[in-house]
Amino acid sequence: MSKPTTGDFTKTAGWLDWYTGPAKPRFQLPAGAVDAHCHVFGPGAEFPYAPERKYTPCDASKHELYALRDHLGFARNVVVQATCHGADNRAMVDACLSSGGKARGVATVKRSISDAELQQLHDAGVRGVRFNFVKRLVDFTPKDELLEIAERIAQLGWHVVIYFEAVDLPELWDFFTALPTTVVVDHMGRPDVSKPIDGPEFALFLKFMREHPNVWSKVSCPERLSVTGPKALNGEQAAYQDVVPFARRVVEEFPDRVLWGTDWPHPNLKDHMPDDGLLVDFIPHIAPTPELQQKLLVDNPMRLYWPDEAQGA
Ligand SMILES: O=C(O)/C=C(\CC(=O)C(=O)O)C(=O)O
Repeated sequence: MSKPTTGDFTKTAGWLDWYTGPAKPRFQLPAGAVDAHCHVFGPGAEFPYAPERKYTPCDASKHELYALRDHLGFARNVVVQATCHGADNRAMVDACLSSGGKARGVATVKRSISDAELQQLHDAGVRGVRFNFVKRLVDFTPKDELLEIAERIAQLGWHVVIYFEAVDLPELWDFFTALPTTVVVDHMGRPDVSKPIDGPEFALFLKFMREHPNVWSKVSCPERLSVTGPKALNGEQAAYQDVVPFARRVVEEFPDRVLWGTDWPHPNLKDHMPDDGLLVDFIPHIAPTPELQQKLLVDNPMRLYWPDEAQGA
């Protein structure tokens, strides 16, 4: 049954709703695992979608997110502001505030935000801002404006999350390497996994991480990057094999700077909606040892989002 969009909204044509009744993962997540990339959408009647949005999703509430967290075996979430809410962070903030300390947030802000408003976001659990360069999702924001925001949030100890497509990395390189904070790349900079892993495009991404120890990467979203599948559906235990070498390379070379997230509720997928339980079963393919899994799922996200509670803090 189709999921609703409440309020005065109509879902984008062809919108795929998130998966109902995901499998229980076979892979047992380590204790304290963090889903470090997920979103909430609305509900539209309570938290309206932004006028400047490029898509209108089905609602995906904090209650549904936290039910999924518990079902999959995660302990915590990092809720990333999605572009359908623009710079109106209320839905994400509400999710953080009602999580009992189990969620942190990544916000979208404009240069007009006041210091008091930034502090309020911090108090709610926000620890980063997201700069989005994916052209189908956002209008262009001048780089001097973003740099000004980065310099302000650096003082709060926050980081910058960047979302871009692999072909755009050369053009964005100088801006990214000028950022004064920890920089977290969404979904490995969206490599084209039909190209060779040792080709120039992915080599540039690895060089970006190698030469800049402040750069981290989420090794998430195989369902978005995969060309040949197989899809995480119908019990598939070896999903998205074409993405595995890319993600595994990043995990093995930079074990202390990687994060993983479900990306629930998977905005803008066109082909299929994955079973989130089977997505969790993808993790041991890219982080094959208990040590790598512990860093990817617990130690790294705790260091970035809950430093006071991290092991050795
Ligand atoms: O969920 C993601 O990471 C990816 C998105 C959506 C998004 O980022 C947003 O709307 O802010 C995408 O590629 O459409």
